[in-house]
Amino acid sequence: MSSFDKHDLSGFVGKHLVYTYDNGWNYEIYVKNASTLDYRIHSGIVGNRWVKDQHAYIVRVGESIYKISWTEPTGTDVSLIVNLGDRLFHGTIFFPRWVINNPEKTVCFQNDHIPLMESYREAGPAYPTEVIDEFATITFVRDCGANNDSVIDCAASELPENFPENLK
Ligand SMILES: C=Cc1ccc(O)cc1
Repeated sequence: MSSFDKHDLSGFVGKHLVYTYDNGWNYEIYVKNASTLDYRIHSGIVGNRWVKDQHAYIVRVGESIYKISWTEPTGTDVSLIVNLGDRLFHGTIFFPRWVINNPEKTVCFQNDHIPLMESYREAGPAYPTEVIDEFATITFVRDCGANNDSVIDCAASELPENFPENLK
């Protein structure tokens, strides 16, 4: 029996995190509610892509350790471990082959292009999947409350140069 309530996501919902993967890719997520996240990609092969209201499976697996998993309209699957206590993060991204071949096709505000992303997913090729399995360092954390649409509301390229210091 665990010493924490695995159904209690109150220590995670509302968290806004910026983190850098060990491969240099800089990402940002906002845990909007118990089953939804927004994210923005700052750098990496799909830098400048951003997404709101992605449905996700969010679970608590430790005192301050959470796991978020989802599948995207592009066919990309993602699973993240967020260890808030140790500021440690691990992400596994399963990219379909077509994203690796043409990452620029996914660089957009996805919400405006869902049927297009689904058509790319159907056209493929899906395989071989490219697995990115990386630790990341959390560089910024704050609480923004649940369902706050102002946290992620533009592309990374539109942010002030001193982001995220401008939020402190
Ligand atoms: C493909 C999306 C995605 C979003 C956040 C993250 O850390 C990894 C992948």
